Amino acid sequence: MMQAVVFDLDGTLIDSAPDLHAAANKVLAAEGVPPITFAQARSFIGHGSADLIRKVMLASGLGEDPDEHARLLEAFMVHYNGPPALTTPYPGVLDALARLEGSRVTMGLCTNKPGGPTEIALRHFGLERFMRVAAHGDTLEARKPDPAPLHHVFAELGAPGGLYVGDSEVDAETAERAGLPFALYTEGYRKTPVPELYHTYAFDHFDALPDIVARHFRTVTA
Ligand SMILES: O=C(O)COP(=O)(O)O
Ligand SMILES: [Mg+2]
Repeated sequence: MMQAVVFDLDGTLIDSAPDLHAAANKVLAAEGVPPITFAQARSFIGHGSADLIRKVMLASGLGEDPDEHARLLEAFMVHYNGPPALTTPYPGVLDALARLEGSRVTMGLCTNKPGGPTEIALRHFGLERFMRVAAHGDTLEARKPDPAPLHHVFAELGAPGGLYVGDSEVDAETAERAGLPFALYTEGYRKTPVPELYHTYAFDHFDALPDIVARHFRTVTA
């Protein structure tokens, strides 16, 4: 049986909040608007860049006008498009993925982040080579927490299902709606206490993930 594991990106494999925060504040600075705090930016991550800019506008008293939103989103994408300067992979991520690959686990990515910065980040951090399939925020019309993108990635991997790994309320809801087991990385951007989030497994360091995956697939094939 194929062992397929699909990962979320922001808050799960990479800590991208510092770059998202910086890019959002560049947009605001160009408008002559005071910066938002890091905690605000971090709390706005999860539903993709268009939603992040919508929340930045609301928090900064810039309203909800769709044309203004389109203009500021375009400006944001210009700033959030270079090599990630402040982003880092979470501790142990690369080792864990290498160990999973060594145990013949097939891996994919399912993020709400737009395609351009997703590809840049995957390449920059050497994550690309592990991901057989990578769906981003614009791959389908639907985005997480709609389960469609997650089903799409497992289907493209040729797996009937598998384990989804993510960090946030959005990921937990996606997995639950998809009817799939979920490993929650507790050190990402979630705001809800762990016991209140749907999850099958929870872990706070990637060193623990290969054993969780091995145990999971032993259980489902037993
Ligand atoms: O960019 C976002 O808002 C969320 O991205 P993620 O789906 O990889 O967490
Ligand atoms: Mg995430």
